[in-house]
Amino acid sequence: MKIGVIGGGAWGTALAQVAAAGGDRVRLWAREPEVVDAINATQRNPLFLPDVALSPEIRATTEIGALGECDAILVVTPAQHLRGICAQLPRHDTPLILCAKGIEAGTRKLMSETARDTCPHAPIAVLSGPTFAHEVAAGLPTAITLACEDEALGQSLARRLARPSFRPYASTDVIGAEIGGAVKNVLAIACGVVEGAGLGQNARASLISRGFAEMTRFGLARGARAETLAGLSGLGDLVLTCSSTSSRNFSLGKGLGQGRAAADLMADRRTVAEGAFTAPVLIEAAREAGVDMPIAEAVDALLAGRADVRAVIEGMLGRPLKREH
Ligand SMILES: NC(=O)C1=CN([C@@H]2O[C@H](COP(=O)(O)OP(=O)(O)OC[C@H]3O[C@@H](n4cnc5c(N)ncnc54)[C@H](O)[C@@H]3O)[C@@H](O)[C@H]2O)C=CC1
Ligand SMILES: O=C(CO)COP(=O)(O)O
Repeated sequence: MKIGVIGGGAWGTALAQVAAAGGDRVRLWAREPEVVDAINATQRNPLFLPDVALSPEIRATTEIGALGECDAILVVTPAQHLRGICAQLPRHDTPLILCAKGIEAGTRKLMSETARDTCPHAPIAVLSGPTFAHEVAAGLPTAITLACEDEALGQSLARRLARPSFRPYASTDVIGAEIGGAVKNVLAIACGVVEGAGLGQNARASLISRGFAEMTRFGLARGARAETLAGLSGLGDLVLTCSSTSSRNFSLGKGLGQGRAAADLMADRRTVAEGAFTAPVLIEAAREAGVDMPIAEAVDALLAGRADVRAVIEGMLGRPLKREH
């Protein structure tokens, strides 16, 4: 049994480690030759996950064709690169487990919709939940949603990836799992702003709650199930990333809240803060669906430099009073 992983960032590397811990031989495609060389020579990924000793069962490659012999592939490149990567896959019928959290700019498509465009014959699953890569790679416990419309395949993939400290819960709600992961990144930026601007713990909890209301409205409009949004891939991941500077999105927001410009914070960063790319396309998609998402709108305005922190906070607090539900 050989499992493929596409993407040698922190999360792809951590998932390769999970797969290898279950006895799978793992073929990891990474874009950076220095990552491939380091993993093969030293069992380390110094660029994206430096503190973890990796399994020797993980063999890295820059040749995507080398994943042709894998019987399932975890696709872990950032959301905006998914289409390009899927187009290069050596086979178009291998089950794909999509792990990026985002919405494609331009098309407004979820990851499963983008993958189906390029690989219409590949069975698709989505893996998403509260999973900081460094904790998973260190073997600390967590639970995660594995969503697949084909219930039998989903359960078999969940069993294949399950480890004593890594518990996939099967679901058939692919759209719900994707929307939770994509929207929480934008909301994590907002919570970072709250932290950076020193607005306090009450404000953060209020924002998580009202953000979850936005996620739910948008998700239901796009066909997600409410219980998925309230589960690991929605509320679970939202609480995680809205509470810690281990989140790249939260950290980006914290910088914005301290008054730094988005362009400066984004310049030269090697790691990805997906919420920055999702925010503009999310608000386009929300407007298209007739869904009100004021927090996501505020994050987008801050990122685009259309408003400063003070104006955004005043705007949020000055909104007309309304019913909670
Ligand atoms: N790091 C984490 O804790 C978690 C990350 N994720 C998601 O996994 C996805 C990947 O994130 P990470 O592994 O954290 O990335 P990372 O921030 O550690 O590394 C950046 C990744 O982007 C890749 N990349 C940059 N430019 C590219 C291009 N032009 N084409 C293809 N790939 C390119 C790099 O090769 C590298 O793999 C994101 O959607 C993220 O939201 C999901 C769960 C946990
Ligand atoms: O998605 C994540 C944890 O579940 C990682 O969050 P960040 O991308 O904000 O670091």
